[in-house]
Amino acid sequence: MSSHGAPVPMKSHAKGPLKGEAHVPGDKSISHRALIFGAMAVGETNISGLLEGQDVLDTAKAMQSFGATVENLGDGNWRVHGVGTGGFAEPDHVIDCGNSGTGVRLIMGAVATCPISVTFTGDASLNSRPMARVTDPLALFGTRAVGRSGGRLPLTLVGAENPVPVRYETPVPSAQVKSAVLLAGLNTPGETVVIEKEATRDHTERMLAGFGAEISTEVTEEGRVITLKGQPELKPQTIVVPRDPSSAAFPVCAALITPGSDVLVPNIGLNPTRAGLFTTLQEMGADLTYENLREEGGEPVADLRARYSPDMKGISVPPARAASMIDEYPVLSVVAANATGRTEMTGVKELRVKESDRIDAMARGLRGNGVSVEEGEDWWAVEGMGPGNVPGGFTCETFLDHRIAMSFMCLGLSTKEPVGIDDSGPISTSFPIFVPLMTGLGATLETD
Ligand SMILES: O=C(O)C1=C[C@@H](OP(=O)(O)O)[C@@H](O)[C@H](O)C1
Ligand SMILES: C=C(OP(=O)(O)O)C(=O)O
Repeated sequence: MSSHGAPVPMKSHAKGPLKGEAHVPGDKSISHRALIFGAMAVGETNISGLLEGQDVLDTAKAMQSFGATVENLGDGNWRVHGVGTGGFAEPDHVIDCGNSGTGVRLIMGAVATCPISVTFTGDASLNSRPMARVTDPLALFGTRAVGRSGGRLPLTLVGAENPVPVRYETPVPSAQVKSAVLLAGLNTPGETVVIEKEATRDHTERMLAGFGAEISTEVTEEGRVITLKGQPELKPQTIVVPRDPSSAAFPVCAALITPGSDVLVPNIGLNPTRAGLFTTLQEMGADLTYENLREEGGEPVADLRARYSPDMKGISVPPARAASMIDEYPVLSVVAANATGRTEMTGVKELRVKESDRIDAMARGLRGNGVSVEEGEDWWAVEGMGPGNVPGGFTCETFLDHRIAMSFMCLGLSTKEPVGIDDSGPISTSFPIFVPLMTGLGATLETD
């Protein structure tokens, strides 16, 4: 079932090459944070290039429920009038975060140290994802969580009245957990410290510094030690959201496996905590180049050019790179199926707790389309069949997962027979213009 209506099956076919420019939407991680931090600042934050995907729209609605004013000015421009850290009012209704792990986990952090009670829910996918990874550290501040067994949504958070600062080492590599703890630390006196062994995306640290918080990161033997001074007055900002490298991954990978393709994907943020897929593709021998490499807002940005690459080889992706490409393994496995030799992906058990169990979802669909996949709890491996040799002809289950849906639509551009998906609805959570963008490049994507 689609999260927002009846399922919409879709098929993709190999046709001509993909050609042209792909202007992908704004970064999802940064869009959520722009709205939440804007709502916690005092005054008016202006955002341009906001991703208007369903996940982010659900976060915008939540911010309004807590008393912030959120205005859509059109063309990706939004204005948020914030209420200050600790200024959130108790909503009189349940907060529905839809399909979004980032939305619900960051918002739980933001309300955890406000003296209010809030009940959270989501769609069937979100309600099956683990939340104890956030409610456990929030309990250290004095926040109570009352919910279903196994730490699942729906759950109610009872905010700490007199929060105490915490020092917390994240047990899993997760920017959402790190961010939830830091957000709770904002409305807490004293210093909150988060330690992460493996670097995860650092948008919260960078953006909170931009909003005027005192936050520092020290790289030690323990890992990255992030220290936040509580109770700052966050200053409103003007935020230009960069384009999303996780969305860029789809036209890039589609071009690499579709004969004759040459696609330019302009203005993509290459923050090292996000760019692991592109390094991996280059190691496989992809014809993927960075043009016009520059710095914008303190971050590396480039135009990505991807051309058809029939000579790609399977590789072992180092586990240390996993966090920097965690959302990109599904589409990498599609490229791997078109490469020569085996691609091994290890240190990836977090893939099992995303919108779906992404190893299982991709393995089922790839196998159905004629590709051999092996898997264990923390790893999987795809036997490449060489360019254009995947048979196809199978309809894949997408399990309410946008990245699974888009990955299989890319696969179908390279297979002998069309590839189907049971539901394209979830694509709108992160990439609402995926279908027109891909068809504009020359792809054939058809609903029944
Ligand atoms: O903080 C974020 O914006 C995100 C963190 C990652 O999740 P985890 O923190 O669960 O790894 C990622 O998968 C998600 O798409 C966005
Ligand atoms: C895992 C993802 O998102 P979230 O955790 O926010 O649902 C994703 O976008 O791939």
